[in-house]
Amino acid sequence: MHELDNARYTQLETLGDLDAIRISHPLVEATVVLQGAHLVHFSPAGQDNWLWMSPLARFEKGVAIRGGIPVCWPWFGDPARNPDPVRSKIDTSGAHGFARTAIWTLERLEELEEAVMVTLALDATPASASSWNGHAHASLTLRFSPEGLTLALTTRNDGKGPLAITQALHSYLPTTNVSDTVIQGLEGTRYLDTLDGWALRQQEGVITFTGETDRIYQAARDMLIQSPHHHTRLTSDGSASTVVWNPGPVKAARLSDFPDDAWTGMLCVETANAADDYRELQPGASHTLTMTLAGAPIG
Ligand SMILES: O=P(O)(O)OC[C@H]1O[C@H](O)[C@H](O)[C@@H](O)[C@@H]1O
Repeated sequence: MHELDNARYTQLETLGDLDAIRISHPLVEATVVLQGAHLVHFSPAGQDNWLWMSPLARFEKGVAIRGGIPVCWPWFGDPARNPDPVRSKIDTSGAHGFARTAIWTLERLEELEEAVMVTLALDATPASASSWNGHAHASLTLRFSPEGLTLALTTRNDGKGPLAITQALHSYLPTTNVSDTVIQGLEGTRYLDTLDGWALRQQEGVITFTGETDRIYQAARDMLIQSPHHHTRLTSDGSASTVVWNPGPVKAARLSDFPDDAWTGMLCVETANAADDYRELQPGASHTLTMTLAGAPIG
């Protein structure tokens, strides 16, 4: 852990059974768990966590953490629902890839006066990931500043043939009431409604939540997520798909590590390369998926 030797604001800590990097900078607080490169806390000094964390989240080896920002990689969602070039490399029925339960290594730490940057990396080979027949290097750079946070996930194809992936930066956001929460920005775009046989639909007006919602929008635009007491601006790069999810009461009751009534207090807006927006990389080529969350004034 030599990257932490000269660190002023950053230290290693343990959350349950897992190692985490904790940043306590005068301007920002953040906690990243090495398992999954999973951000579980971000806040500008004096503010509450910008991310929703389940009160039942477990910090155990091999268990995906419920809340924060899971990194879904090198596939998103149900393998059976992935495009052929992605699915052909997967040898499991498990959703969202193995990166979220793999141990990432700290590659770089930069502490500036106005921001902190952390890079975590994961090497995936058929030998290290038994459920996947690919060879790739993933690195996630997280940048924390008082204005917000940016996550940039770069995939490099280290294999000898083309590599197709799907992925998502699966942000869980808190709200005081999901029924009073609105997402602006995807008006007029098309989405796959996974709850209605993956039917292709058109978004009329802003997005609101009236029950279980699980959609893959075929667009990635600047969005304003308006919850009653907090507005967040989400911008992205390297993406042409956005997942919007709320489990609603029925799915919440069977979801792991999730209180039955917690669906009213959270939503997920996921910057993705999902469904037809899969990315194919030639040997040696890279692709970066970037998401920025920034505070926005209410009014
Ligand atoms: O329970 P998980 O594997 O963490 O998945 C949680 C959710 O992730 C995404 O948002 C999917 O679109 C949902 O269908 C899924 O329920």
